[in-house]
Amino acid sequence: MKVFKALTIAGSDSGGGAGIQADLKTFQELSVYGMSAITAVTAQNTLGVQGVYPLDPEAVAGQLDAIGTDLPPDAVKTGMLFSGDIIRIVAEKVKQYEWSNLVVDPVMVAKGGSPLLQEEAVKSMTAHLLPLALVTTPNLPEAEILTGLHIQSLKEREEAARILHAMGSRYVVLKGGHDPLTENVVDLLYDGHEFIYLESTRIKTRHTHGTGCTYSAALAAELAKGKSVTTAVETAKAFIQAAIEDGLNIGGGHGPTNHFAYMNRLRRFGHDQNDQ
Ligand SMILES: Nc1ncnc2c1ncn2[C@@H]1O[C@H](COP(=O)(O)OP(=O)(O)OP(=O)(O)O)[C@@H](O)[C@H]1O
Ligand SMILES: Cc1ncc(CO)c(N)n1
Repeated sequence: MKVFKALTIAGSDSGGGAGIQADLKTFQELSVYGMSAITAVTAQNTLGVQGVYPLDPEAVAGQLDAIGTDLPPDAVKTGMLFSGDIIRIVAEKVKQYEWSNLVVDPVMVAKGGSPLLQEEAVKSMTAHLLPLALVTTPNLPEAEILTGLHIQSLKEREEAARILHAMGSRYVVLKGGHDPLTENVVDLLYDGHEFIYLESTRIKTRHTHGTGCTYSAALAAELAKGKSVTTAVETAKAFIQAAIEDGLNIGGGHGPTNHFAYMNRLRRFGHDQNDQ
């Protein structure tokens, strides 16, 4: 049996709901062997981020070399990268090892507002990493910072997606979780030719810690299995919808999404997603 491998390059969330921990749980649920390169350690729980401890860029490079020389991943995702220096090292290693199935989740701030990316690193993200991305998955505030646009209408979302595509990302998923105005959550997928809208019911819950990480990890896992971007985006959307619906009421603040929910439902309906 072929073993599909996915790598997450991201920060550690001690509370286990976002970052590396969310990514590895998601890979595992989707039957993909998970590997990690940690960029920063955060002291974090459902109440917020209490500390951020970035790793030396050399430590990030060392982890990527260890993986690149022995365990070539079938897909790679990036999450919290924290600094321009780390972004440059990651971009260099992605090129060196020719990791073409790259999902860039341009993480900037945690839900409570704590910065997870230094302001001056945004330029490195657009200059060095987006041109290497197969897919980038910004939320609305991240898309505004990356493009400089103020995004309100659907037309402006399409314009932002066009700009991100022109920056080099072959596909763009503009996530709509942060849009306070719409009853449904609308994500926009753009491949450089057409716009596909993925709409789902907005779940009213405060247990949304780690939604973005879990979503991009599910996308990377499906790409690792050889799925097309469109199919991988659809599965990732179903995965996150189930994970938010069954969100976990643990801790005193924003609880994490439920990484078991999607596969539990499929098992209940008597088929394994990996048979499809
Ligand atoms: N309340 C909700 N109900 C249904 N789907 C949601 C909800 N909130 C987010 N999503 C979905 O979850 C995915 C992640 O979107 P979101 O905009 O929350 O990402 P994010 O802001 O990057 O997450 P994070 O804050 O964890 O970094 C998207 O597919 C989005 O449509
Ligand atoms: C480590 C980490 N990465 C990403 C996010 C964004 O949800 C977070 N809160 N923590």
